Amino acid sequence: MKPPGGMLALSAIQANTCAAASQSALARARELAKALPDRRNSSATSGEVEMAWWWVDHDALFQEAQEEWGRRHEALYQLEANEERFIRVELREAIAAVEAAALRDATVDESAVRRLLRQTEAPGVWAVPIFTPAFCEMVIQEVQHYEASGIPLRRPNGMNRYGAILDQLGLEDSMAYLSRRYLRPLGQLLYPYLISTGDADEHYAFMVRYKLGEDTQLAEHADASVLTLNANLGLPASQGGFKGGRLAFRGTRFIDEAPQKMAAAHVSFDAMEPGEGLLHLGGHYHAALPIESGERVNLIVWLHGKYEVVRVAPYKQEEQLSAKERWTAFSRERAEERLQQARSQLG
Ligand SMILES: O=C(O)CCC(=O)C(=O)O
Ligand SMILES: [Fe+2]
Repeated sequence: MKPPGGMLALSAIQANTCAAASQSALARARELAKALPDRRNSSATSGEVEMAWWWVDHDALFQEAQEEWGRRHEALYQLEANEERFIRVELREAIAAVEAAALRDATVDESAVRRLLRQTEAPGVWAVPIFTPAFCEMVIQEVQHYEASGIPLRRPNGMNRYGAILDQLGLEDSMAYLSRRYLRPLGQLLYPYLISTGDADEHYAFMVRYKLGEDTQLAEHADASVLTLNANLGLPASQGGFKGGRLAFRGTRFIDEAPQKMAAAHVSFDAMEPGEGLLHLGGHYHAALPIESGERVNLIVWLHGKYEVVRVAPYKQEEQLSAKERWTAFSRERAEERLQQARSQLG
């Protein structure tokens, strides 16, 4: 931020302001970090409103500070250009093939994609191999690198206190690509009665961390999303990683009659590979049970419509998307964006 106006008629107060402004953005961000309350004292519910304006007011400064500090893994910020390193080959190939078929053929066979989706112990919750081990490791390191800068890091959501909002780190474009090319059509395939055109176009991506002495569990809730990806980034117990931290799923809001009274079905994260993720409806009630040892780190993406609208009314059969529609949407949007870019370059 630069002081407005010329430098000729500086009053003493302006001179002080100038001295503060001449400090580097990183130094100013670190100074501001002192105003933050201790995370251990912050609330485990409704935390999204904590100092909300403070974060908005200083957003530009924190970005400038991050530019000074630098990134650790530049490739993470360009997921599209690096997806061979980051997205599991089986998923990439299956999706590229179904997209090509959808552009070419009248009817589309989705069975190769369906074969990658594993029904879990919880009805309606599916496991999918999504990220490579390198991606998992690099995301964890990237957040650690940001934390080491001393730049204030906003809590990931209203309930989790430890972790990071990935957009704050600058991963917005990467997460948008992941969401639009992969997660949105997968959600439309699994839950066509709730996810159609426009219902899952935007994302909110964050990382959560559990360990003894920090957050160890998460109370039951439904997400502010129509579709949620919850991917395991940590090593499973069999490889010396964390133990515990199962997810307990019950019913789904507005779909089941008494969703929170339904019996819980458990999904064990500590048996999942790093990079394997769960897909579930945002309205599916879930809780994270206590971690027993180690550190559990998850990457979570919430998808919703424009203005954060979350679809809750089921679509009738005849309103639901066809396979051809869901697998061509991304390339149609791409073509449209390119056209607009070309037009704006022409003036
Ligand atoms: O810890 C988990 O795996 C679940 C986290 C979660 O449900 C959330 O952040 O919304
Ligand atoms: Fe959640």
